[in-house]
Amino acid sequence: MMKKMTMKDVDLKGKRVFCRVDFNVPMSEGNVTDDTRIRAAVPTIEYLVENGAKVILASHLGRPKGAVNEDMRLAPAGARLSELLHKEVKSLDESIGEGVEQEIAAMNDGDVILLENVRFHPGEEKNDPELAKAFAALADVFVNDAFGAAHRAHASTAGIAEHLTAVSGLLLEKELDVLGKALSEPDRPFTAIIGGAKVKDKIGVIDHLLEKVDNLIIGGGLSYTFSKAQGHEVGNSLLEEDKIDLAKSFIEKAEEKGVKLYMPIDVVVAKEFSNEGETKVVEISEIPSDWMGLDIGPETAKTYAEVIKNSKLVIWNGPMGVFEMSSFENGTKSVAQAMAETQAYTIIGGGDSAAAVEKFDVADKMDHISTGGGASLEFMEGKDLPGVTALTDK
Ligand SMILES: Nc1ncnc2c1ncn2[C@@H]1O[C@H](COP(=O)(O)OP(=O)(O)O)[C@@H](O)[C@H]1O
Ligand SMILES: O=C(OP(=O)(O)O)[C@H](O)COP(=O)(O)O
Repeated sequence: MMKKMTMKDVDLKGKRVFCRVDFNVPMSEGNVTDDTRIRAAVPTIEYLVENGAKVILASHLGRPKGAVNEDMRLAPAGARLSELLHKEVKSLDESIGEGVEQEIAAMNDGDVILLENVRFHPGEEKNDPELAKAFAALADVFVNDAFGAAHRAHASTAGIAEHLTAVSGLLLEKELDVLGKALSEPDRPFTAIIGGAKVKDKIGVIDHLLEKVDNLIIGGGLSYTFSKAQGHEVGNSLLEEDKIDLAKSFIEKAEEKGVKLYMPIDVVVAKEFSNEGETKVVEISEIPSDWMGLDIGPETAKTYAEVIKNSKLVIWNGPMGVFEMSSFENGTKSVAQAMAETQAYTIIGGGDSAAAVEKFDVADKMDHISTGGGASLEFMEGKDLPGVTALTDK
C-alpha cells in the first residue's frame, strides 16, 4: 500500500480541521449505550486539541436515508465525548451552511464542535461532489479517523479528500497497522475463526484467508453450508444453497494449501429458534430433518479451544452460535474464554463478536478489538478501502 500522510505530516496550529470520526454508536432513549467507538477516537481529538487545531468533527449515525431523523441526531454522542474529554463539545444541528460557517468562524484554537449527522443529506452516501465541496469549504485540513466507515466511498469519507490535504488519524492508522501486520507478517500458527450468520459477506474473506492462515475454524450459521458441502444433512439450520459448491471448493483449496480446516463435529440442535424449547447435542451427521443447529457442540468447542491455545495469532469474526440466547451461548463462550487464555495475539472484528467478548467479560483480555466490522472484513479480503485510498500520498 502506498504511504499516506498522517497528522504528524501537517502543521495544525490555528488550522480548521474537518475530522471524520465513526460515532455510529448504539443508542437508547437519547443515551449512548456503548461508547467504544467514541473512546477510540479520543486520542486523535486530543492530539488535534493539543496542537492548537480548531476541531470540526463529523460522523454518520445509523441509516437515515438522506433525511433528518430525530432519533439519529448526534448530540448524545457529543455529550458523551464532552465527558470523556473533560471539555466543552458544541453539537450543531446542521453539517453545512451559513449557521455552521458562523460557528466555525467564532472558534478559538483547541475548540471542538460536532456537526450534525452527515447522512441527513442525500449527497453523503452518493458521494455527491457538491456536498464534498461544501464540507471541504469548512476547513483547511481533512483528517480521517473513521475506520468503521473506511469501506464507504461517501462525501465525508472520500469525496472531501479531493479538495483538502487529507491525512489519517491515530485510530485509522492503528487499525491499518494491526490488521496489516497480522496479515502480511503473521506470527504462526495463524488461526482465523469465522462464524456468524452473514454467509454471503464472509465467503470472500474465507477465500482470501485460505492463502494466509495455518488453521481455519468455521462455526456459527455459516458452518451448515460447509456441513452440507461435506455431504451431511442440516435439517432446518441456516443454509445458503447457492454457496454449497463454493464451500466445497474451499474444502479442496484448504487441502491443496495445507490449511487445517476445522468444522463442527457435534452441534446443539433445537426444534425452534427459541431459548425455551427442547435442545439436544447430536453429531454433525445426525441432525434430524425437523431440527436446526444453533450452536457448536461441546466436543467441537473443546477442539476449537485447543487450536486457539496452540496458536500465536488469532483473528475472530462472528459468533459460534446464537449466543444472545443462553441455551446456545456455550460455544461462543468457550471460544471467548480460549481467546482470553491463549498467549497468542488476539484480534476481534465485527460488532457481534465484540459484543460477545463484552458479554463474557473478556474484552480487556483481547489485544485488539477492531472498531470496524465491514471495514475489517473488506481489509482482510485485500480490498482497497476508499476512505484510505482517498488520503494524500506521502
Ligand atoms: N447457527 C446459527 N443459526 C442462526 N444464527 C446464528 C447461528 N450462529 C450464529 N448466529 C447469529 O449470527 C449473528 C452474528 O452474525 P454476523 O453479523 O455475521 O457476525 P458479526 O457481527 O460478528 O460479523 C448473531 O446474532 C448470532 O445469533
Ligand atoms: O457500523 C458500521 O459498520 P459495521 O457494523 O460493519 O462495523 C459503520 O459505522 C458503517 O456503517 P454502515 O454499514 O451503515 O455504512
